[in-house]
Amino acid sequence: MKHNDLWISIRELFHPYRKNIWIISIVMLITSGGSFLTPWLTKQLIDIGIIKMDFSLAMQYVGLIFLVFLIQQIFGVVQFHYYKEVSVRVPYDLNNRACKHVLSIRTKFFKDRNFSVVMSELFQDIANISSLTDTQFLTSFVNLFKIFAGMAALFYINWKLTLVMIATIPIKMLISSLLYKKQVEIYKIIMRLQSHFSAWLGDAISGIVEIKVWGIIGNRITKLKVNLEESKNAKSKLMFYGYVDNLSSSFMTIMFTCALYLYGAWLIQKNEISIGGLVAFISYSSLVFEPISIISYLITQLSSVKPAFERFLRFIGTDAEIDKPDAVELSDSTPINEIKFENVSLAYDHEKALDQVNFTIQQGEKVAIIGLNGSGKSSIVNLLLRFYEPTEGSIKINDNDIREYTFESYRSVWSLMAQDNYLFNDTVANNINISDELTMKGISESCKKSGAYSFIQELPDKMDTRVGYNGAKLSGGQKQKIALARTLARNNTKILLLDEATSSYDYYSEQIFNEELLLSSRYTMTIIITHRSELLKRLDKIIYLHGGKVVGIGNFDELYTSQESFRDMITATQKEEKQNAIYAF
Ligand SMILES: Nc1ncnc2c1ncn2[C@@H]1O[C@H](COP(=O)(O)OP(=O)(O)OP(=O)(O)O)[C@@H](O)[C@H]1O
Repeated sequence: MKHNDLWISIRELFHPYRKNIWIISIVMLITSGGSFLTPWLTKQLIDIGIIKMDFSLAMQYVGLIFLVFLIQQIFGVVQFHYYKEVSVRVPYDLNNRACKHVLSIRTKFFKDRNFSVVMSELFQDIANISSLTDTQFLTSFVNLFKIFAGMAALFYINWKLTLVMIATIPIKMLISSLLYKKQVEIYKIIMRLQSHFSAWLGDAISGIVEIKVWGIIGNRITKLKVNLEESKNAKSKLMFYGYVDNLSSSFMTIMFTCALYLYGAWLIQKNEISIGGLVAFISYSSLVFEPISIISYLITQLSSVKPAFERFLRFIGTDAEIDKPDAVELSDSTPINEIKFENVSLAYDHEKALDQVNFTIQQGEKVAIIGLNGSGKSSIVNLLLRFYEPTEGSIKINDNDIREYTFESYRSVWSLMAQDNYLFNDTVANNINISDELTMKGISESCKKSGAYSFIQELPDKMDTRVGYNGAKLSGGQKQKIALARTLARNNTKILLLDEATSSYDYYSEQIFNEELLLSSRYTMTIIITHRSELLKRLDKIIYLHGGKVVGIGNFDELYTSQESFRDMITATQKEEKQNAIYAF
């Protein structure tokens, strides 16, 4: 990110709060006027009130100093009120923006990333960017004003002393800008290491069973130690540069103050400045030095904000699911006559998973997609639900490319049961009724259809039993039955798509569900990914895949007679089915 782009992004971030920032700045300008008044009042107090021993004037100046302080505090309350809103709203806006993007981002983004890394990076970046809500940053131009106004006052008091002070400023600025470059580099390293740490933690939690069973705790800890060691070194380097920055500031200040006292004493002897004048000069000089230190601190702060902003904008800029400008709604009343794959290919990371796939599914058909592991079945599901887009070719509904429809209306016609289903850490009923549209009767009916009803009745709180994180408190088969009940409960859909929906079912539960499925005419089309020969025999059509290509389309008998590999696969599956039936008995 170039420096200019960073400023543009910062300006956009604070644009909604420009009114607040103006008010805060004006209030700060007024209060800093008070800061300029106080040293002058102090000078008068010393030169007239104390040295000339005029007690009544001294009282007046003390009263004025207190009044200025009081006015400053009242303005401080106004400033706090407007500052508070910016400070609270900016992280809120960033969180809101990030979370909306998480939900609209293309599904493939999360296939390559560990979710704990995404989460930790977002938290870090939002916290770093939000540190800009620091008033000092928002009102940095007030500090510039303070520097110039302070300089004018100093010149007025004594131009010779002012020149001594000005000489130190470029040295301080040069040191800060050199340190800034180093600090940006180290922040980038720290952010990368933090992401590795989050990935480690995410894998350790998700893979805890594997780590324990394989006895690789030591191995994992060794990998963590390398990361922590690098992180420790980077942080100590950062601390070192911070220390150098502070040290250089302190040196500059003390050297300047000593020079000021020595030169000031000489000027007092020569009657070129009064004692009060020297005290006022030292007070004004701190009014100039303070904003210079603040600006150099802001430069350091930008060194952590810049890489965080870069990464946040990269995340916000990742491919989201955005409807085409002329996308139309796939209305509820539109009948789905056919789905057509026309020369469809799909490549993940340049490797083709589907290659020139062609098939049509007609209204009323119940169709199976089959093939060995890795043949491309789930890739077809990914394309049908628009989680991915074809690299070549097109998928059509009633002769219209599915990309012509809005994502939401297009997906609303599908009831999908994917291979991996997520159960929310909520009750059984809420996991089925995720769109809040169902009655308890509707929930129970879909549970009966999926075969979940009987085991739910035995749960401690029946439908109100909490299932744990991703259904951790349920068995694999029970989880699948609840997920299938959820799929079957979705209202107003037209196409049922089951990807190995009953793979964890026991033999008899599966038989009962399949029988219901074959008799049901609830959906316009049913697409099933399954290897169960009993089911395949009774479906209208089978699309047989091998190595990402369609190698046969037909009913069971047609494929069985024409395709040797299909026969082999069915024979192997039938043996397994017989075994399962014996065990179930
Ligand atoms: N997100 C991905 N990124 C990269 N390659 C992928 C991705 N998903 C699948 N693949 C690859 O695409 C090919 C087809 O995978 P797909 O999941 O569609 O097969 P499948 O027929 O559903 O397999 P299975 O029966 O094992 O579920 C495989 O070679 C797989 O390695």
